Amino acid sequence: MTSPSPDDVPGPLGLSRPALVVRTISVPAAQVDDLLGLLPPPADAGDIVSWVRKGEGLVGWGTVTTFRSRGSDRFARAQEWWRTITAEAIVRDDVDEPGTGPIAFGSMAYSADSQTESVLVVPEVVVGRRGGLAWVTTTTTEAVPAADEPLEPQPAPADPGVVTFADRDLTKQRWADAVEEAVARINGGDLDKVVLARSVQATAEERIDPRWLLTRLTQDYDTTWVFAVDGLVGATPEMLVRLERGLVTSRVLAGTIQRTGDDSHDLALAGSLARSSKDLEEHEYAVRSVADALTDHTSSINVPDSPFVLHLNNVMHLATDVAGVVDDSSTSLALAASLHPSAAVCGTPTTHADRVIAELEQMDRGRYAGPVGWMDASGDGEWGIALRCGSYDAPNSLRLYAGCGIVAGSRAQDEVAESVAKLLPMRTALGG
Ligand SMILES: C=C(O[C@@H]1C=C(C(=O)O)C=C[C@H]1O)C(=O)O
Repeated sequence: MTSPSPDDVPGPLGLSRPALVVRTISVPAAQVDDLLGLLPPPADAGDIVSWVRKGEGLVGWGTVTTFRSRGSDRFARAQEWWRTITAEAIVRDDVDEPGTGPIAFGSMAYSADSQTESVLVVPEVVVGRRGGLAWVTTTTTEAVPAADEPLEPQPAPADPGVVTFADRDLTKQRWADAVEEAVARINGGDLDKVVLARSVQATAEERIDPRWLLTRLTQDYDTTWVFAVDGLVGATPEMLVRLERGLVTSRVLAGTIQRTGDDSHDLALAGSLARSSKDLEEHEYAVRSVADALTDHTSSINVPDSPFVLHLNNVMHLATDVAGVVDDSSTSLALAASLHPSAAVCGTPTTHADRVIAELEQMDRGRYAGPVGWMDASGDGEWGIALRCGSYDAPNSLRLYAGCGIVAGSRAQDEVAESVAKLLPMRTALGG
């Protein structure tokens, strides 16, 4: 006979695993003015979670339980795990808003073939802020709820010292060759669009406190979602899917131009981006892939005719906000699974583009370009695409990623420059 695994040991309520005991209380919004400032210094980068934009969102710390999965059913297994533990949970929720009560943060691997695990984490403490509302959720596996968590500003993160950067899987030149090869295949009629990414290793003198990165990312890129889940940290401008009480929205980005820092010149560049047939084509593939995937789950869907230009500090993107009313019981994670990978990070047609990516990039994307975000017990949640990010592989080192959509009109050197611009948020946050 084998001894029972920790999961089989009966919990205090006689269930096969200890039930989650979850309590959400309302707190004065003034107490959570600075969400990121409440994060305690983590022993490990994976000990904190963040999903913050313009001072609103969610932060959390401590880990009550984690689920990890790999392969083509990674989304379905994560979904099933969450459904089971939330069905068993004992909940007292005084706020009852999206993001209150039981909550999991997640980060899913880009590829079914990835060696990297997808993960859902349930933190011990989550602090949320939205509009005038603020709340604290504590989760335990004890039969009694945790004591109220005092919310106090925490010591500031330390500087990681000098950071060095080095091309990782492919050198810039080899990556430029891969872009040229992709353009040749597109011109040969093999496929319409493919997104190719490259990676850079960042190594610091001292350990890199993820709060150091989050604080700086939020200052410089306040229109992005600044995230941290299980050691994946970044600032994404792209919302793959938000589900709130039956309304689904998605912000699709594709088509990029670098900013110069000169406002009037940048305005002229924004105009040329909005008229660029190469960028409009690249954008249209991405919007189509999202709209097609959402159509299967919605009774009505609104897709604007033309994109707007989203201004970030480093780049400008063509952007389209798609919205719809969900007419099935899909959770936000299930919707993310059906939208992933969109043509913003993969290409058109999807299966062919995925094969070209595996062949030409010569790296495992890990959780880069996969869905990252959170979900509550009702299935409402927000899942961005993990872009402008890095993944810890040691306390003082991260692997950074950036990718570019390649279409018939793409030029390798322009794409290299675009990837450099997309690496800038993480490089600057690191202090490079
Ligand atoms: C792939 C990335 O970004 C994606 C690709 C874009 C493009 O090619 O224009 C724009 C936004 C994102 O959808 C990245 O930042 O790594």
